[in-house]
Amino acid sequence: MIPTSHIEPAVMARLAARMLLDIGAVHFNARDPFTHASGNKAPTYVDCRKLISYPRIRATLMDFLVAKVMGAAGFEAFDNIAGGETAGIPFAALVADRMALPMTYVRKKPKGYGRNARIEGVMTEGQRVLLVEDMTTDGGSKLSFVDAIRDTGASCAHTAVIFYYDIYPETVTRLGDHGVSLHYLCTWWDVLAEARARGDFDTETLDSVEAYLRAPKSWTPPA
Ligand SMILES: O=P(O)(O)OC[C@H]1O[C@H](OP(=O)(O)OP(=O)(O)O)[C@H](O)[C@@H]1O
Ligand SMILES: O=C(O)c1cc(=O)[nH]c(=O)[nH]1
Repeated sequence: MIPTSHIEPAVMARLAARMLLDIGAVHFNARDPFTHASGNKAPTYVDCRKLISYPRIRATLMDFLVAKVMGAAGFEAFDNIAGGETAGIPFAALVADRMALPMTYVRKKPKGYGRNARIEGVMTEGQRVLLVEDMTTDGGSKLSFVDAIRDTGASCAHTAVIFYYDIYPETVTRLGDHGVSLHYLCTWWDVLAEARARGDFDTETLDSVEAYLRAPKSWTPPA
């Protein structure tokens, strides 16, 4: 079914944050930091991959995402929904189903054998592609996926994610300079607000996470 009900973005953001917390997708570890796709070390990790195991939650989030993207980009703006390897693939399938559009996926690198492809499925010249991913931090992976899509002669001017870090001011400009608009459901600020309101985690943990989020480039693990 194509979702047509339009909920306020602020409500979607708070509900999405609640769902991520409910399923234990939000991880903090300052002493043994996580390495992100960018190579940066961080005390935070949001594992949106867990969402696929929760049918009610994933269905609600995908309804939200489709409504949000169509509201911003247009109701007839796309011909093909592409998922980014790997976490983006299941969400792209769910979005493609809702929008009644073909689905493809993009590999991080050419396969190395067989067709040596980066795009799997059928993507044709001139198609307007929506890149679907689980989340974005600094946007680096999105640029690579978008370039692979454009190499086919298709266009890609929009990417949609569930979660956006919103801590590096250059992420949106970096994507914008590449001709890509970012659509997302919630950010760290929604998760932090929800976690404080519910009393998830202790205040000291949330304060130290907030300190990282406010100055990620100067963050170092505690001695
Ligand atoms: O670089 P950004 O655009 O900010 O997004 C961060 C990327 O990190 C994660 O993928 P990861 O490289 O961990 O691979 P996976 O999807 O195979 O787990 C996530 O799925 C994004 O693709
Ligand atoms: O930037 C990343 O690689 C990244 C960060 C994060 O919190 N979660 C994730 O899956 N990837």
